[in-house]
Amino acid sequence: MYLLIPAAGIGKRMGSNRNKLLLLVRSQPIIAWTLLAAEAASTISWIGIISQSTDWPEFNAILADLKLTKPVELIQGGSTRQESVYNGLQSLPIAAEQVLIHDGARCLATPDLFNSCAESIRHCPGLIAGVPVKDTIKIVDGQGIIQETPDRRQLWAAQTPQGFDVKLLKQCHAEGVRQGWEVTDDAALFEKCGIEVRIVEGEETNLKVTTPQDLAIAEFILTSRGF
Ligand SMILES: Nc1ccn([C@@H]2O[C@H](COP(=O)(O)OP(=O)(O)OP(=O)(O)O)[C@@H](O)[C@H]2O)c(=O)n1
Ligand SMILES: C[C@](O)(CO)[C@H](O)COP(=O)(O)O
Repeated sequence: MYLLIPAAGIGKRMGSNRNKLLLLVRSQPIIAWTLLAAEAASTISWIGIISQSTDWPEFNAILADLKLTKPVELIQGGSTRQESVYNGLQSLPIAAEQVLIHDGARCLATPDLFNSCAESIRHCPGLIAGVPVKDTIKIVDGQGIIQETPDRRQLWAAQTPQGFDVKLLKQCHAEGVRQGWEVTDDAALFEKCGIEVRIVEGEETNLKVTTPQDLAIAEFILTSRGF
């Protein structure tokens, strides 16, 4: 299975002065933990890291240190996650029929989760990992007034990996460019194009390292796993 890792963000919400994926958790850069999980997932055979070329010296140093057994390519990132994935899709080897996309910032996803997504994408056009929300969610207007309380039984928090048929995902991204759609994940493009996307049970610990608090939580989870 081909794996694209969007890793070209700047980490505004982290408040750091560099790509947050280069920050250390348990003495390893965040991106290194993501790569180690992909390396340990038996179904993953090729990895594309979508990143800003200014970060390539540091990414190359991390790769040299990790000595992964799988082929890894660095691909130029874009100015949004959507643009980065678009670039990644253009750089996939021609043989790629399905692809998993996994945020570099979700460094706690387990090899088992990669494997279950890789297995499931063989039987449907699109899927995402997700977990049922635990909170009561409110829809609030611009004045801070609650408009609605949606039925929690229908609400899932989206995660990655997200898996797709490559041909369909390329078509959905191209349609997104034509229509000017701005989305935060690839499943949203499938949804807008009316193509079914399945939910695969994700992992509660598969958080996206977004804020400084998430760094502390990631540190705690990795420690509890014995790292
Ligand atoms: N232009 C971009 C923006 C984001 N990403 C990647 O998409 C993933 C999810 O994005 P997010 O957590 O929002 O990362 P940042 O964009 O770096 O953070 P922020 O929104 O706080 O600036 C991350 O692995 C990030 O590196 C990307 O590849 N290209
Ligand atoms: C794809 C994603 O990780 C799903 O949770 C997420 O949507 C990407 O980043 P953002 O923080 O929502 O912008």
